[in-house]
Amino acid sequence: MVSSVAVLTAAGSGTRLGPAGAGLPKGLVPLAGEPLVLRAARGLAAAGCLDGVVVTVPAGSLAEFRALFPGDVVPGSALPVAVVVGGATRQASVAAGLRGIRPLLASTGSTSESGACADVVLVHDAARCLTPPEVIRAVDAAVRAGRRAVVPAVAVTDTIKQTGPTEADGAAAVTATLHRAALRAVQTPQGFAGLLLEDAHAAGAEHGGDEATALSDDAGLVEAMGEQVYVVPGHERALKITTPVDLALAELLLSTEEGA
Ligand SMILES: Nc1ccn([C@@H]2O[C@H](COP(=O)(O)OP(=O)(O)OP(=O)(O)O)[C@@H](O)[C@H]2O)c(=O)n1
Ligand SMILES: C[C@](O)(CO)[C@H](O)COP(=O)(O)O
Repeated sequence: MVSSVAVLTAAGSGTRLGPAGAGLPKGLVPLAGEPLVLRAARGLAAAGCLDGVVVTVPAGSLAEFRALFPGDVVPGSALPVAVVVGGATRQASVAAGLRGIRPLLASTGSTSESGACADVVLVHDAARCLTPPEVIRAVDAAVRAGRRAVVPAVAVTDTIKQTGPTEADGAAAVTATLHRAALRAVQTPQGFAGLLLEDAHAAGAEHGGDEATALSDDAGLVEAMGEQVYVVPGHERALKITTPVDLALAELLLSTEEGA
């Protein structure tokens, strides 16, 4: 049987949350009382298409993150979880998560038909903890159906301009206005054939994978190999909680829904 495993990235520090992050690693920051990483893991479990989740966390907070997953499952489900230490960049954290998949599947008796760590790997941000389960299922299904690299995305509503360097007075020259109809804002989970993602990360590591060279998403690594990436519809609820405004918006979304 085809196996699907998620790498849930939660090893970031949440610098851009500032004081709203209460000095916690972002994955542990509560949203309506529940840490972002736990909310994101519950969303993955609710999708019902996964065989396991590998969560990447900061080295200094391993015990706090592990305590959120008693019995090594997503609470309220039987979905197996492994918590591993991530890296200095998101790319390095995903690579660490990939290394955690084989031991997790071995411990549950699941296998991969393709010889990869898992046949399908979904890479998901804990920071996108409100992603609807149907988006997760749609990405997984598209990879199972034969698209080897699939990202959810939404149309952009701002006009996007390319600029040159910021000058001494704080202004930057516009160098181009991009054609908006063709632009998409990319979300997670991003889904891949496991063999392809393992190859893409191996190639990415050869180019450094450090602060200077790491790419901000996994599809970028796959594109760099010349592979075609496909887009499926994302969702506005899959917003990335990055700044205090994002956190406030997510709180508002949840309280509005609870009141409805
Ligand atoms: N070294 C890193 C950096 C980021 N991430 C994860 O990648 C996702 C997207 O990153 P981002 O939203 O930028 O989170 P942070 O790095 O925590 O944010 P900041 O840049 O504000 O510190 C998050 O779920 C984050 O935990 C990770 O696993 N390892
Ligand atoms: C993967 C991602 O969420 C897709 O939009 C995004 O690239 C992460 O970027 P960040 O700078 O690490 O938050």
